[in-house]
Amino acid sequence: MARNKIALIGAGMIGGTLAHLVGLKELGDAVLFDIAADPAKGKSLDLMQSGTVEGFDSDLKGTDDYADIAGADVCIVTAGVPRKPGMSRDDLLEINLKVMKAVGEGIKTHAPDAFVICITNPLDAMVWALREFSGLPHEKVVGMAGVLDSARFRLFLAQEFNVSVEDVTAFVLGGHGDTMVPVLEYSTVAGIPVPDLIKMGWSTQEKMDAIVDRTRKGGGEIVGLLGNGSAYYAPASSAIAMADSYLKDKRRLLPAAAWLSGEYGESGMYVGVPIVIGQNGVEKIVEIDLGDEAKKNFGVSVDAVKELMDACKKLDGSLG
Ligand SMILES: NC(=O)c1ccc[n+]([C@@H]2O[C@H](COP(=O)([O-])OP(=O)(O)OC[C@H]3O[C@@H](n4cnc5c(N)ncnc54)[C@H](O)[C@@H]3O)[C@@H](O)[C@H]2O)c1
Ligand SMILES: O=C(O)C[C@H](O)C(=O)O
Repeated sequence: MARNKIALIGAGMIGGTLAHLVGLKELGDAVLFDIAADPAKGKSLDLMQSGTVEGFDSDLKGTDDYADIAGADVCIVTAGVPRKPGMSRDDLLEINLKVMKAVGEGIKTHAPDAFVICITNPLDAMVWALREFSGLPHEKVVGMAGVLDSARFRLFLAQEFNVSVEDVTAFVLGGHGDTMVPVLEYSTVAGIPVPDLIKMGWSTQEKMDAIVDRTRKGGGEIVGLLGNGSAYYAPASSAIAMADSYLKDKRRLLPAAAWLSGEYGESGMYVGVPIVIGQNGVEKIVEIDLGDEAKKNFGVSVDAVKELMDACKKLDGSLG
C-alpha cells in the first residue's frame, strides 16, 4: 500500500514541526515546499536524520517546485509571514493574501484532490481566499485555529481544576482573532459542565472569565514572549490532529474554520465552528445551540471576519 503524501506549503517554524510530527507519527511522506528552497532542503535532511534515531522511514523532501506536491493527499499551508510583538494578525492580511494566491494556484494545478488545511493568518480570511484561488471543493478546504484555541482553553481549565488535560473538553468558536468565542457552557471536565463545577465550588466565575480572556489573547501572549515569530508546536500538533482524522477517516469532531452555507445563520464565508472531519473532508457542520451571550459574541466575531474579507476583495479584484 502506498504511503500517504503530505505537502507542507511553507517550511518555516510550523512547517518544520509538522514534518517532524509526520515522521514521528508515521503518517506518511512529506514534501516541504518553500520559496526558500535550501532551508527547506536542509530541514528535510536534518529531520530524516532524526528519523534514523527515532526509527521512522518517512521520505522528507525540500523543494521550491510545485510539481513535487503532485498527488498529495493532504496539503497543510503555513506559507506567509507571522506577526511580531505589537502587531495584530490582521496586519498580515495584505502580504499573506498575495502568498495565498500563489499557493492556491499551485495546489489547483498540482494537487487538486488534496484535503487542504490552511494555517496562515489572518486565518479565516486567508482560508477563504485560498479556497477561492484554488477552486477546490469547499468541503476539502478548512482552516486550523479552533483546535489550537481550544487546546489553550483546555490547558488553562485543566490547570485551574487541577485535573488532566485529557479529561477537559472545550470549544472555541468564531474567527481566530481577538473576538474568538471560548464557549464555557460546552466545556466540561469528564462530562461535567464547567457551570456545574462552579456551582459545586471548584472554581469561580471570575476565574473562568480570566481564563476566557487569557485564551482569547493566547497567541499574543506567546508572540510577546518569543519576541520574533509566533507559536509553532501547538499549531503543528493541532493541524496534524485534523490531517490524521482525514487520512484515517476517524470522524473526529473538532472546531475549525469551515465554509458556511446557512449554518449558524451565515453563508458564503469561513469561520470557526464544530465540524466532523472524515475521508470526504468536512463530513458535517455541527450546529450547537449557543446561549444568548455566546450567540452575540459569535455575531461580533463573524462581522470581524467579514470586514477582513471585504479588505481582501478591495486588494484583489478577482475575489470580488
Ligand atoms: N491559524 C493559527 O492558529 C496559526 C497559529 C500559528 C501561526 N499561524 C500563522 O502561520 C503562518 C506561518 O507561521 P510560521 O511560524 O511557520 O512562520 P515562518 O516565517 O517560520 O514560516 C513561513 C514560511 O513561509 C515561507 N513562504 C513565504 N512566502 C511563501 C510562498 N509564496 N510560498 C511558499 N512559502 C512561502 C517563508 O519562506 C517561511 O519559510 C503565519 O502567518 C502565522 O501567523 C497561524
Ligand atoms: O498569534 C499569532 O499570531 C499566531 C497564532 O494565530 C496563534 O494564535 O498562536
